Amino acid sequence: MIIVKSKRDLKSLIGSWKAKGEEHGVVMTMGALHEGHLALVDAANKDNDRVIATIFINPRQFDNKADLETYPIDTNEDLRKLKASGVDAVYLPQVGEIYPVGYSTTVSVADMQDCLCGATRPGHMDGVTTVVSKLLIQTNPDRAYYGQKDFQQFLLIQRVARDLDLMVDVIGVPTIREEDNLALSSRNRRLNTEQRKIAPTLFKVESAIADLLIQGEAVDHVLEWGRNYILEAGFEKVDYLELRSEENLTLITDSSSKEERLSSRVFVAAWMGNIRLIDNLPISR
Ligand SMILES: Nc1ncnc2c1ncn2[C@@H]1O[C@H](COP(=O)(O)OP(=O)(O)OP(=O)(O)O)[C@@H](O)[C@H]1O
Ligand SMILES: CC(C)(CO)[C@@H](O)C(=O)[O-]
Ligand code: BAL
Repeated sequence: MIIVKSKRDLKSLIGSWKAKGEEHGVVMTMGALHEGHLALVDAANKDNDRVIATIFINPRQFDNKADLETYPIDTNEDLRKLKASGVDAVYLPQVGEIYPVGYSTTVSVADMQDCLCGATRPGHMDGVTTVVSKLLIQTNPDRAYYGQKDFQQFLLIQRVARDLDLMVDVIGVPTIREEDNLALSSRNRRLNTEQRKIAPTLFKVESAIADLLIQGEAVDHVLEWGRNYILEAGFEKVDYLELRSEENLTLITDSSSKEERLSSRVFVAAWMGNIRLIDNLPISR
């Protein structure tokens, strides 16, 4: 496995793959890798001749200084896992490689931003679409893989690739979960024993909401029940618990058609202490 730290070395590595007619996929991460990331690598391994992973904690997407400062870092272990998963190369840029002095361009999608994490984490989505655009240009892949756990992020990246003609297939990989259905996340490492027990409540509520909607219960009613259940279980704050379309994140309400309700997703973000967890689930599974 080749480790690349500069965009110059990256360009010559990618050039050598292209010269041989080899297709490559990219898996972008912020490190502290778990089985969710490795599912993206597995998907990329299946579709491509070569796979490159990136590890870069992007300061521009953190709307909260403490969150950035406490973001888990475990690079040696990450490299071991990537090698064992059959990744060909890892790009490990320093901040200056991505944002040189004087850097002043933001990539911002005008649609699908004013809701969910776009609304509750000011600047976050622009930080993501900017860094992802840079990493897509630098790694120049045939395919790029993102987790559906971060569903709004996935839709925004698809839109960037389409709007900017980046000529890359943006592929969404289903969420990998623990045995108790907690969605894997690097931030789970920060949960204490008590918080870890409470965390699967998010999935429990999402799947109950899906069942209730399928049985014909009203949207407003089940969302209110779900919000109260999450707070009573021990979460301190719910940023959102909403039903939205999978295509464009349109809000689904009691006035939406039955078909719209059943083809939507339930999205949740909630806090325990200073840890914010997110999840989402399709209503018809
Ligand atoms: N449980 C999961 N299943 C599938 N993909 C995942 C999962 N968790 C993260 N990913 C995907 O891995 C990629 C890198 O994510 P990232 O490095 O931010 O990890 P993370 O676990 O989402 O961390 P965070 O704590 O920041 O949410 C993203 O495309 C993300 O959607
Ligand atoms: C896509 C990403 C690597 C961009 O920093 C990040 O938002 C993430 O890990 O989901
Ligand atoms: N996985 C999304 C990255 C973030 O929360 O900043």
